[in-house]
Amino acid sequence: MATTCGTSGTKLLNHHQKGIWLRAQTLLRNLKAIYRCQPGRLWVSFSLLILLLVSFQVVEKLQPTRNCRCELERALQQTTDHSQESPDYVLQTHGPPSEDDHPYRQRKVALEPTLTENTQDAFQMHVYNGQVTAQESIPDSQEERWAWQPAESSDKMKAYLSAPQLKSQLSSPKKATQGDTFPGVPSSTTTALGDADDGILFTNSIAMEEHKKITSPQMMQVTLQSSPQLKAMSSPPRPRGDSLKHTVLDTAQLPRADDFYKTELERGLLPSWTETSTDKMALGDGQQVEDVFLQKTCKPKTNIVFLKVHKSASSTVMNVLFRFGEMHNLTFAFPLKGGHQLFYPHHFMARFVQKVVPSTAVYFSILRNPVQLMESSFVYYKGTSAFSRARSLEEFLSQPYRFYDPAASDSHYARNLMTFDFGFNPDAEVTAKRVNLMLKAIEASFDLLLISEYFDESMVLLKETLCWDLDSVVSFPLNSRNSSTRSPLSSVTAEKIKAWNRLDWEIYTHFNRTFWERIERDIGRERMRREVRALRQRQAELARTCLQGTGRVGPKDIKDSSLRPLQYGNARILGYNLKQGLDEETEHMCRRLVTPELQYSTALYKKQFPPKPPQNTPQKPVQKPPQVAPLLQGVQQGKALRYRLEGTQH
Ligand SMILES: Nc1ncnc2c1ncn2[C@@H]1O[C@H](COP(=O)(O)OS(=O)(=O)O)[C@@H](OP(=O)(O)O)[C@H]1O
Repeated sequence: MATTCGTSGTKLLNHHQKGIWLRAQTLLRNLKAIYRCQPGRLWVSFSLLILLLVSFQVVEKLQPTRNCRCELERALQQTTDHSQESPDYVLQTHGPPSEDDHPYRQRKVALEPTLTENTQDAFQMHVYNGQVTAQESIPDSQEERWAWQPAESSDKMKAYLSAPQLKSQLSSPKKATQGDTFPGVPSSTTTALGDADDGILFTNSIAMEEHKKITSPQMMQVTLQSSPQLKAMSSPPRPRGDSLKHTVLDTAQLPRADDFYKTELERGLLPSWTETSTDKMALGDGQQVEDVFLQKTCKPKTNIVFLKVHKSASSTVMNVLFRFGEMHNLTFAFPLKGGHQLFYPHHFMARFVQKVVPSTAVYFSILRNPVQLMESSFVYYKGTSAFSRARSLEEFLSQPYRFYDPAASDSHYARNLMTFDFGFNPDAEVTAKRVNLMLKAIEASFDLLLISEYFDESMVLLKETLCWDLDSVVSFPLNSRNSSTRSPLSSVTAEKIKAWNRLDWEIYTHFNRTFWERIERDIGRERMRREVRALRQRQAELARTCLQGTGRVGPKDIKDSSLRPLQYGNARILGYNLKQGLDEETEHMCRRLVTPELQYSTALYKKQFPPKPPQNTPQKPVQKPPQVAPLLQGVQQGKALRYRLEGTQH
């Protein structure tokens, strides 16, 4: 009743309410008087406008933050200097030109498809104020491999960002200029995101590697795999011999594996796997080794998107994916006509991938310490415009802008290569906000970030995430340089590399930390130690079974030319010789393990897309496709992808 409008309502009001009512009427009369004159009307309109704006602000503040993928995607698009085009362009255009001139843009901000209103958690950031630096020694011994420990977090501070905030904070990127200093950037951030779900019908893996004719040997490729059935992978035989040796890098204040494994803190297993027993197994030399038997309670994931980050052991990861896909008869998404790149180094279009990959796909990538990454890329990309005139990495770093032109089309090889591969502007001004948002975006997009320095731990984590078995992630290191093309770096040079690649450094230190946190959380130290040991044993066994001599050999010593890796820049890339006299099945298995990436992807492409028969051959009558069971739907989608790729690119 009290809400009644009009004068009659006043009869029912008490004395206090009457006073208010009278005051309101007076105010209204005054407003009317003001409104009658021109300046008064202007004043009222202006006041109403202000009121409206303030209301919007208040309403926006009261809204729960939402992870709108489109907003985030747009926000991230603005972190590059190449973002003028609408992402839809790629999907809608009918006839994009060739790979070389089409401005495809990379942006994979797929974001978990399952994220809904609750995904404001994705923007909940724990900002660590602790300082993180690295040491640059490169230990080779087995013990030193474990000489890392997870960095201690300190002074956590929570920050919540809404999508519009993300957007505004990522806009207007500035180019770094000579003599730029880097303002205090929090050393890292962490965010908890949900794990990918399973129940995937087919595999998609996306990999990028550029393969530029003169300036760059790299390629970018997208593979989509389709899996009607999953076969158990046979365990390799167990021959004798020394275990494979990997070069593992060390960093003083970065996570140290030995300390990580020291305590018996084991917080639990991944729900997808149950450890049922451990067994002692005698090797021929009497050595007792522990083998871990795991009973699978999950379904292997076969929808996978892998973002290739250059010079980060990505070729080895690709080999793992290729073998798994081939063995399980999955479908790969390749560039049309068997190329190796999808418009790299133009930015990759997230939506392009998302069109052909189920939303349940697991997205993962791999990172490397930027110090070693740059030492590697300086040799490998020596022909690029920034590096070609510098006599040494030290000379380049002493005056980078003498050699480095941010506008050059191949400049990304020389600075923040990881940042670039993730789709961000490598020359952006380094601010705490930008770094945080970049990390958030990567976390929102990727289910898993591996660390190449801890390749074995990474493989264990990968097989856990994908619910694969240990044999599926055994590999030999590919694309390694020989020692004569490696240069030891002084600590001064290492510091310069970190400063020059500050965005990469932030990405690396952050995900290095979350990598170990995840291991501790999902696997536990003891179990990780056992799994890594088992993995190395398998690698050693395979090396003894498959390889001639002690392992890697220089390019000139590779007898089978089809196993010779691409030689590029000043790098001498090592390869392998297979043992003679292997039986057919073993030879096939071993050959796949050491086949370089380019040769392997070409072979898979040919297998997947056999050449069309000559036109005058009578065509078989087209049969109506049978009704497909759910597991076969992936194959159907795989074919759809092929048509789509063809339709999109020509
Ligand atoms: N298993 C494993 N563990 C650790 N490190 C490894 C492994 N496999 C390859 N590598 C090293 O990764 C470097 C090559 O990286 P990519 O394959 O990504 O290079 S490329 O971008 O495809 O050219 C290359 O580094 P450099 O030798 O320093 O150049 C490889 O030695």
